[in-house]
Amino acid sequence: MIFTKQDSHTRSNSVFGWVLSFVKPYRIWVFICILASVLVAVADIWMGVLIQSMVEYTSDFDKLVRIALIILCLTIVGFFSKYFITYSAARFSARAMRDLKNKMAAHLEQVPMSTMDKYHSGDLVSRLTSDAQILQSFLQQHFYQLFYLPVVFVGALALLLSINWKLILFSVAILPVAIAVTGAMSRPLQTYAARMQDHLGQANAIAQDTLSGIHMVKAFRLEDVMYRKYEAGMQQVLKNGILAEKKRAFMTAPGILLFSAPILFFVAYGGYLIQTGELTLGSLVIFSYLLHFIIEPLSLAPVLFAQVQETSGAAKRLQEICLQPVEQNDLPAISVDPKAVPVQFENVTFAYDQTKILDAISFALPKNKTVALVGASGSGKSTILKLLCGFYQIEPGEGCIKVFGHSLDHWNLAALRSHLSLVSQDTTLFPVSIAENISYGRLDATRDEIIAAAKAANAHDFIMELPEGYETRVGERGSRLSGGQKQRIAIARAILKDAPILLLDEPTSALDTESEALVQEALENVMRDRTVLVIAHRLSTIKDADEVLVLEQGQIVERGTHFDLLAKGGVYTRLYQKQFATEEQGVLAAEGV
Ligand SMILES: Nc1ncnc2c1ncn2[C@@H]1O[C@H](COP(=O)(O)OP(=O)(O)OP(=O)(O)O)[C@@H](O)[C@H]1O
Repeated sequence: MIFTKQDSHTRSNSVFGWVLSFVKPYRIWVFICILASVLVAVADIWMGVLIQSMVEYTSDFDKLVRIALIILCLTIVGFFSKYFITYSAARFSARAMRDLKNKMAAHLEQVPMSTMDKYHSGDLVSRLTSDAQILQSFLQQHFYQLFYLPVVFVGALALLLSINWKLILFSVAILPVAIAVTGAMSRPLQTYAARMQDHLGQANAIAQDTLSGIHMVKAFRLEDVMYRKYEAGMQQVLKNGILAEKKRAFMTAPGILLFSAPILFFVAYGGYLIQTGELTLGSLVIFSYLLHFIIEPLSLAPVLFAQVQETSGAAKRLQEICLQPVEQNDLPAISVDPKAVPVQFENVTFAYDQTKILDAISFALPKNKTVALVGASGSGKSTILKLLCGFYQIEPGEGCIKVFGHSLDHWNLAALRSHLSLVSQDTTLFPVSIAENISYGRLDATRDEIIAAAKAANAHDFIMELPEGYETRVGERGSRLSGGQKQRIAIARAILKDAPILLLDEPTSALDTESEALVQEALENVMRDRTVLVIAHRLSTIKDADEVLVLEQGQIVERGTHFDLLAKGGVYTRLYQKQFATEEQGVLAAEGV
């Protein structure tokens, strides 16, 4: 089980190449957009030449009519080109972003849990929405400028130089200073924009936690606390947004002044050149028209540069996710020997980051046997289950987990998980119908099989009492069902999956006696004739287990049956006295013993 980079979009490590890989399939629209941008630029410059001719041929009516017709044609070409710039940019940017978001969503489902632990889901959603929006806006609204502005600039400059090089050089002499000043002033913009996005991600994470845990928020009266956290995050978003706008506004006034200076120089020096006879009035008219096409690209260059920076920041946040290695799912399927030992842990040591959680764990789970994990909270029980599911990777030399005799390193993880059924305490239901929720155990299950699984999980009766029966939608995370009902649906899903190995984290949350008995019976049904690794919280499960492993600080400190362990009078006995003795007395009392 090796986590690898295996994505066609990750061949290029540069953020530019990465974005390009999403745009590439729509290159025809990119080409149309670039072509239309160049056409608009050519039409704009050509218009200047025609204006000059008009001034020079005022006495030749025929020529004037011809020029007017060409101007009309150029206006029409300009109109359609502008239409195609907008249309093609919208087309390729929207499609590229759809692909990028789809790719990211699919990629996120494949990254290992260790990667998911590093990010908050709210932050990931923020990247998928807000950062992707920044990228799309750039492609849609500013991409064409990367082609239009240089072409129009070079065309206008060449024409102006050919008319009177002294006048143009004199007029634009101040522009390098203007570019340097506004460029330097725009630099902090990208820092503010990046901070804004970070704070937005954090605020979204808080909003998501608050809404998904709204019951707890209300029960503990945390509304104000959570609101204040969100408000503080949004305050930071606002603060950085205002700082960016302040900078932008501060840039605007000197920018306008600096970029207006060439016009002043042009009027003064151009007037002088006319007086000395070096320049005709017609040339002065075309000069004033074309000068705009020199000033505009230069004045927009720093703004465009800042936008490119901001967009590349957003693209980097998106690319960072897509560059995360994914789980190994392309290994060939392993043929399983049904006689092989289903699960073996051989000297497994594991640490999350640097903290050692499991220390040289070894045990075997034979076919159709039940091994129970018991131990204090934090002793590493859930981690054993997570490792067996391949959620985390064991470092080389830190032991080996074998499933049906094959090391997890050689398993295709999707195939591995098809042999495992996980019923965790934290029952995950999706906001779809009950039938669909159960069918996620086996997607091709028939209606009868779904109902049979629900019956075995003691869920059928309560489902039939719901207004829409199996078609009842369960709300977000099963919010319309009780704890016990949710657990029974999760058990029905596991029964339907019918995987040879069952991983069970017994529910600890207190259910009422009736519901508890129904869940317990359902669990017994799912455990029957299966190989089970169970994090046991009930004495009855522990007593029935073929082997009990007692964990303490990541080590198996005792093992044996419940009665062997009690006879030892060690860690298990102390645990039993602390956790289960009262339960046993309760049972005995109920049985009248
Ligand atoms: N994703 C994670 N990243 C870092 N540390 C973790 C992670 N998950 C668990 N831990 C830590 O690993 C230790 C063992 O956790 P684990 O969930 O395996 O314990 P447990 O025995 O199942 O506890 P409980 O009975 O309370 O569920 C704990 O100290 C916990 O804080």
